[in-house]
Amino acid sequence: MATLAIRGGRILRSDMTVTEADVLVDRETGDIVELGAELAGDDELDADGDLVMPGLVNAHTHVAMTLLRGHADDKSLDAWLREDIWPVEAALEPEDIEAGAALGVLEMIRSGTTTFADMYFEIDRTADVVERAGTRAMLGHGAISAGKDDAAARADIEESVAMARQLDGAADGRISTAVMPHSLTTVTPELLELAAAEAHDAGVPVHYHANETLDEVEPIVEERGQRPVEWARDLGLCTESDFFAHGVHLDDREIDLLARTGTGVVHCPASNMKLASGMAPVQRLLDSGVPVGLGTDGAASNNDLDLFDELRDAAMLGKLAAGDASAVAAPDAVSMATAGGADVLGLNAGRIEAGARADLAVIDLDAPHLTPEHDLVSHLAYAARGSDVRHTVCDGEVLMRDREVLTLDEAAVMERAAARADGLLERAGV
Ligand SMILES: CSC[C@H]1O[C@@H](n2cnc3c(O)ncnc32)[C@H](O)[C@@H]1O
Ligand SMILES: [Zn+2]
Repeated sequence: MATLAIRGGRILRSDMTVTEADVLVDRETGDIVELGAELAGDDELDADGDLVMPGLVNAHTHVAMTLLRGHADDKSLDAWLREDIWPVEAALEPEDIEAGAALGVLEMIRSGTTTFADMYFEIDRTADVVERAGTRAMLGHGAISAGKDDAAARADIEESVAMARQLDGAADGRISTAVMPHSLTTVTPELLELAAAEAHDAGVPVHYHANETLDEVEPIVEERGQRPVEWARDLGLCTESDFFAHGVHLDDREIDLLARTGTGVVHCPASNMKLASGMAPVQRLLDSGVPVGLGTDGAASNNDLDLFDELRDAAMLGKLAAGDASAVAAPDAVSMATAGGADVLGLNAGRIEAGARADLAVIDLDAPHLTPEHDLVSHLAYAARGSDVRHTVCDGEVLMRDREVLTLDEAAVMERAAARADGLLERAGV
């Protein structure tokens, strides 16, 4: 067994207590082997004075949208997508996806995110990046019916299914997949039903956008006489493995349905604030036992992929939404960003315990904004930033050591992404 020992730090346990312990990792299986004192490994990471936490899980993003960061701001969802985003995405080339994904993955490794769930185009290119960079990802081809004839819309869903079957288990098992119809309003009911049936037949989840804006909820209620989540359930989209992004506008019956079916919700607070979509009822979801993870959404509606921002936003916005300062307390926010996201994606990760995936972020606490150390969970929720991450480990491998990313050439990734972003906007004529 080839081992890695993370030595000299304190660890964040899944019950949100912090204790002194080393972490021993099996680099071959990618699992945590043991927690304890004075553990030695073939390779070692110094965590003296640091906090070792589970790697963060970004449970909903469109990673290659880093190329559109700052391209279109200050609009609501529908206008933003139709006027600014979709016209540019129509000019995307596979090389753009690869360059944008590399930039996004670089940003996530630097800020301690070890797993992301991604809905986008040309996902074989994103898979190549994940393979090289060493992270974990759940990937899916995003299929949209809007603007397509019946045959093209069906072919799009079939591509989502085919890619999910093809890539599941890639990168030594670090890549899992889902079938990803874009949303309840942009994909036809027949194709949503087909997506669910085919996904479950392939043994993978369905992931989609739902209940993000009132403009999306109201037409469903008017046309179907049902709430969107009830309708999604009838289409087969609410099994225990399935999950959707946003869930901003949910009523009590929908929350109850999510809890009963085990359908996951990915809360994207920064995107919801920026697009003025609304405030998700996060505390009510947690109280009801709905599995909840956190996501950045794409970098064009955020505008970064630093999940520490989401952690803080989730806690702050959760209090505002509930009208209660005790809502979405620090431990709940940290859990959503780690074990919560891993549970939504069906991964044995997000927890520092023997047998779990060795996906870890080591936080350098030697900083003015993290002093004094009354409560490290409070620091993670309210004070820490992605730039406080010192080492990032995924599947037992060190991806970043002392803030140097080992698996990607940072300067080359940034240079290529900037060039592809310029070329993309030029081709799109904006
Ligand atoms: C079909 S691939 C994914 C598709 O989703 C678009 N997108 C980005 N952010 C959001 C959001 O908040 N709600 C809905 N759709 C979004 C992205 O631009 C791609 O076209
Ligand atoms: Zn999204």
